[in-house]
Amino acid sequence: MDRIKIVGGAPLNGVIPISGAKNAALPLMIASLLSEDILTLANVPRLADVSQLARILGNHGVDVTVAGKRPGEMELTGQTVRLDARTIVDTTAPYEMVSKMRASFWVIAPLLARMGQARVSLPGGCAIGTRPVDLLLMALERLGAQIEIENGYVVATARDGLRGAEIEFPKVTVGGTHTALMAATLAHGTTVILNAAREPEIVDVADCLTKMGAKVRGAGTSTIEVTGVSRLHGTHHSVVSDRIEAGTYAMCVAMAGGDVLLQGAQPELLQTALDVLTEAGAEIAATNEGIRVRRNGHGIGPVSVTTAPHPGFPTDLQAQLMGLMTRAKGTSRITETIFENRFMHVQELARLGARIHLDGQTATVEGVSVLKGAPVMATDLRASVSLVIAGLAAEGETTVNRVYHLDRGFEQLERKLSACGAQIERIAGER
Ligand SMILES: CC(=O)N[C@H]1[C@@H](OP(=O)(O)OP(=O)(O)OC[C@H]2O[C@@H](n3ccc(=O)[nH]c3=O)[C@H](O)[C@@H]2O)O[C@H](CO)[C@@H](O)[C@@H]1O
Ligand SMILES: C=C(OP(=O)(O)O)C(=O)O
Repeated sequence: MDRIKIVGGAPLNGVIPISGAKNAALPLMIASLLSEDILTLANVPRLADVSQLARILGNHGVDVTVAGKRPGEMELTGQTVRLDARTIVDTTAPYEMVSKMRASFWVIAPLLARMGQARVSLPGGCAIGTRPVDLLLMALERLGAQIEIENGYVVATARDGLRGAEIEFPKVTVGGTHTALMAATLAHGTTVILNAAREPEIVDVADCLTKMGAKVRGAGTSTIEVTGVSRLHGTHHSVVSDRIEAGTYAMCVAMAGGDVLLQGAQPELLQTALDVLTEAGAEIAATNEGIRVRRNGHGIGPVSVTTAPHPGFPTDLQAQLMGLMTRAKGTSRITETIFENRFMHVQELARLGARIHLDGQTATVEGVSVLKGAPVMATDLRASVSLVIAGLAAEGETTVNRVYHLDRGFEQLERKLSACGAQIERIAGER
């Protein structure tokens, strides 16, 4: 298995191109199942999750082809993926495939809406929490689907098609909102989704569906209205930029010091996180090209943050913020409200000398003046990158093991950081 080696202490200066968002690319690829035509997606990040989803869609009969390597480019800027879902050969998503990636469960919605049936393995828990799918199933039932659980599979049927309905989520769920939105596009009549997630990736998917002929209003607000149509056509869509990747690199710069342009980042998509970084002492400026992040001279100040659905502080940046706060001049408090077990990074950060006390869902981080490099273990995607952030400021060498977690969600991380002066390299493991 590959490892990432970092020697801390180098400031970051230069340009980091921000990739297309994993959390938009995955549902967009899944949305291809809705159409008997071709969906072409540009700015798709080269990530393990994208490759895995391509295999899952291939199993359903989607012809997935990749183009778009521009000559001379460092391969940092994404790819163009063509998805031809004209023929669906199989409506089952098997355990071996779904268990590797939670978002793949969402195929249930377009398969059911278009084919009237789907058999999808339950995804199971993961390192950050139990992650049930009850609300996704509730949404499909509201649209008239019959749902049975058989041998670990969700068997969903709607022989006469789905019917528009009111779906009110008791808590905000991104996956639930994607599922309801996709399923409703081909339902008879109008669906109203209440307490919908407002994440920018929902908006991106809704924009693409609209280009495919869907009738969607209100995406980005907590009420989304969808009027079903009989079929969707193909389109070309470019994946929105990754606000979590942008926030992560902004925290890398805040940690290491320096001056970096996050090229292509859209500040309006991560305003809360940028405000927190400003409070912590980073200088943030929106430019025509993206977001410029600087920290020179003065230290990092402590902050108190509680994660919340968009537009609140994202849970997907919680671990990274904790990595940054390990070096703050003072005590920070970070409360996680979305996932019950998203603190796996705490014990690994402690190996570098971080002082973090956990009490229920709140971590109290007492900033230290020195971190010291050590071997550490990645436990999940965002936890892994929090270790990279800490490693950028730690004295000596930090080795992050189990890099496959990082490869799920960060395109060319070590190349992007080393191009800005970080001493970071990938050490290839035995295959
Ligand atoms: C691929 C993708 O986009 N993943 C993101 C998505 O995950 P995902 O869509 O899985 O997260 P949700 O927004 O659905 O989860 C929010 C909360 O609702 C709970 N819940 C969810 C569904 C359900 O049926 N029942 C239930 O109780 C979850 O356990 C969690 O506590 O949103 C999360 C919250 O912003 C992000 O951290 C993930 O990066
Ligand atoms: C938790 C994440 O992803 P997923 O929902 O795919 O596990 C994430 O992107 O941080």
